[in-house]
Amino acid sequence: MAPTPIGAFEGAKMGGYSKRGYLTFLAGNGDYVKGVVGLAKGLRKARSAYPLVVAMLPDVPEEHRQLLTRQGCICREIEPIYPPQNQVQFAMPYYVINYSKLRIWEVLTHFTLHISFENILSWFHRVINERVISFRFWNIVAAQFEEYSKMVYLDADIQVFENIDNLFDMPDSYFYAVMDCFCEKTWSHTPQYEIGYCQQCPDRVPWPQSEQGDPPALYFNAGMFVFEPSKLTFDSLMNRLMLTPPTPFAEQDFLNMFFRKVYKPIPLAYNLVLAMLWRHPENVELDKVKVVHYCAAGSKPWRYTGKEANMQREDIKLLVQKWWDIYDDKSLDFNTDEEEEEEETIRWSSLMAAIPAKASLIPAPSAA
Ligand SMILES: O=c1ccn([C@@H]2O[C@H](COP(=O)(O)OP(=O)(O)O)[C@@H](O)[C@H]2O)c(=O)[nH]1
Ligand SMILES: OC[C@H]1O[C@H](O[C@@H]2[C@@H](O)[C@H](O)[C@@H](O)[C@H](O)[C@@H]2O)[C@H](O)[C@@H](O)[C@H]1O
Repeated sequence: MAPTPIGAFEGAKMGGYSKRGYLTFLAGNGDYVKGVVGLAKGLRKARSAYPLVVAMLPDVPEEHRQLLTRQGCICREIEPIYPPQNQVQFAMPYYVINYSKLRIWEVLTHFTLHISFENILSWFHRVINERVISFRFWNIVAAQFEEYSKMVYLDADIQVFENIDNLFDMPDSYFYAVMDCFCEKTWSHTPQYEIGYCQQCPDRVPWPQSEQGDPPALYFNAGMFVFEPSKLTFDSLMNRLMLTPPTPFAEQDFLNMFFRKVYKPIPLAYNLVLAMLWRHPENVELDKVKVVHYCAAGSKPWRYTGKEANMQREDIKLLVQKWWDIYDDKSLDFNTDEEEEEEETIRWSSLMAAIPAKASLIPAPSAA
């Protein structure tokens, strides 16, 4: 079997996490878990350097959790978040569960064991030179809490076809996401849809400033964004949420309102909302697209029937097949146990080989 490309999940396996990670959200016992498996394998194929964390609601069944763990994902159960009591008609009835996505701002901490190489050497030094066998395990193991300082959130109906690790290197303290499109029927409740205005082509039907005042602020699709987890931000989000009447696009509308002053648009290549293919083809260079968001009705690859509007398009059929090519690719599965053990053995033997043969060559530990 071809070795799994070095990438995020190797880091996870070694127990060493960077302070960065990809993050997705999973709710319920339905088929979105297939989306997460596909995303995990896509990130691996793109040789991403960071782990995939899955923030999941308590209703995700154990078998789905085990499936995702076997695919190298880091599963984190989160508490649901519900909007204030309301009668709003969400654009899609199930959008109410997407408010729980807001939980991801709570600092994601996990307990990791970092085995210090220096401490192992000093332990061997004492054993060989001072004939002292010290099993003070805590001497060679430093337990360390670590939190994720920057994360890239990706909906489970997204696939990453090319490496996007560069997003983590963008300047801190901003909220990065791709602009959405207002032209689909799901926007029929808005003035911009009524007018025919869309931020993707503001000159096609100009915003009637004299009658309607300023055009809507730049608005992002909340299926993919770069953010910095922070308990402070989370508390502020929750306080504001309780004061904000829900709207049709649920947490997406709320996030756009909350982050509007620090929102920075990034190129469409990082989140191709499929409707862009028929609403604004002039803005799409398909061969440059790195991330595809299967959010158009009927486009979820694992449910694709081709019956809904636009689903018989050649580009849609190609993108759905590309998703399946990754999902079905066994070489992209996370290492099996025996391969993992073999790799662990190789790692330890190369570590031991690095230790000088003679005690005298072992550097005396630096004076405390
Ligand atoms: O039953 C569901 C519905 C949604 N989701 C999560 O919520 C995200 C947003 O929902 P969806 O993708 O349906 O929204 P869209 O972008 O298609 O409007 C999904 O990608 C999943 O990550 C989920 O886990 N289970
Ligand atoms: O809960 C609101 C959702 O709003 C967004 O989905 C919409 C939005 O993109 C519209 O612009 C499209 O027309 C529509 O197809 C699509 O479903 C996010 O992708 C999703 O994660 C989630 O936040």
